[in-house]
Amino acid sequence: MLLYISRCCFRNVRSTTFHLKEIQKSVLRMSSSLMTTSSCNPIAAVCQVTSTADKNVNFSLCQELVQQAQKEGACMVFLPEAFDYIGTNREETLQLSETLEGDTIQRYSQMTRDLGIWVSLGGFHERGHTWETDRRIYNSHVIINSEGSIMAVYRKCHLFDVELPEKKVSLRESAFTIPGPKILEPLQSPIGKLGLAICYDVRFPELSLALMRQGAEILTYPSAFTVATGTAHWEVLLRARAIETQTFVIAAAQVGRHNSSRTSYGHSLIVDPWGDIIGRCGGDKPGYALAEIDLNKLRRVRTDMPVQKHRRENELYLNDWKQHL
Ligand SMILES: O=C(O)CNC(=O)[C@H](CS)NC(=O)CCC(=O)C(=O)O
Repeated sequence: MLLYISRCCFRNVRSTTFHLKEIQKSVLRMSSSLMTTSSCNPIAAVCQVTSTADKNVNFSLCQELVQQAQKEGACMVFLPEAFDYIGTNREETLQLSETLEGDTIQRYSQMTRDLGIWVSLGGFHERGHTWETDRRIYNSHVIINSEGSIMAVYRKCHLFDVELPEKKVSLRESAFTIPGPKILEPLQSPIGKLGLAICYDVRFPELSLALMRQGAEILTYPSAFTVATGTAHWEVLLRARAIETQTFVIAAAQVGRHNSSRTSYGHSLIVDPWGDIIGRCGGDKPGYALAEIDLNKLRRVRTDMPVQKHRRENELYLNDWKQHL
């Protein structure tokens, strides 16, 4: 398989010396179970891939990227929504789905154990408990730690049912997906406290605010944005979520042509709490970008401009806005 690995942008990566990297690698070799939050430089890798309906090919591409990123010092790697596959039609999408106990998650579990890193699997087509009766799936963001254990499963709450005739966009996610019932409390990872969301969720700032209030230091939006909506909104939405919540934002994206009727925008991003882009991929091919998640930066931004303390929503408008709709 022809692999294009582009190490897109490389700004703000901590300048780890060769010596430090070697020490880190030998620690990994000794035992992945020794990996603790403190033994790992907080380097995140945001990936982008072009999933098709071939699950094995998709897995190989993701594996290649994760391995490369880990070699370059990443301790957590982020894969996009539909990292497992993108079906050509509804029936195929449903047919290819698996449970969390299936082959796909098993293979990723093994991978994280072998490499001693954490992964974010941005959108797994998950057969729910009611599959036998309703043949519906969840769009699930699964976090696996360096010991191969599932640490969290967030099921996408906002489904993308959108018709934009002028832009030739027509997708009805609810035709095969059950909306998730709840948001998850942010979880500790080697790079900071992660708030989990998926793709279209980025358009709902109340979700990002809720996650930030529960302690999120990093918001994650693994995505498969359409080219039309991505061109218009992608970067603006992600930077706005980072700026208003003063958190890091990591958004792994699908990129390029998946099949004759579907193409994705790409441009995977890592944004810091000031809104600066510190890691970026292009819009044409698979690859990854690395960035340091420096939580001191987050503290500085929040101290210097205490936006969260300045909120007056209870007093001004919280119980009032619906009557104006
Ligand atoms: O279909 C699958 O297999 C995986 N799921 C997706 O790709 C989802 C639902 S169709 N895509 C989006 O939410 C795009 C959102 C978007 O483009 C926007 O908000 O502008």
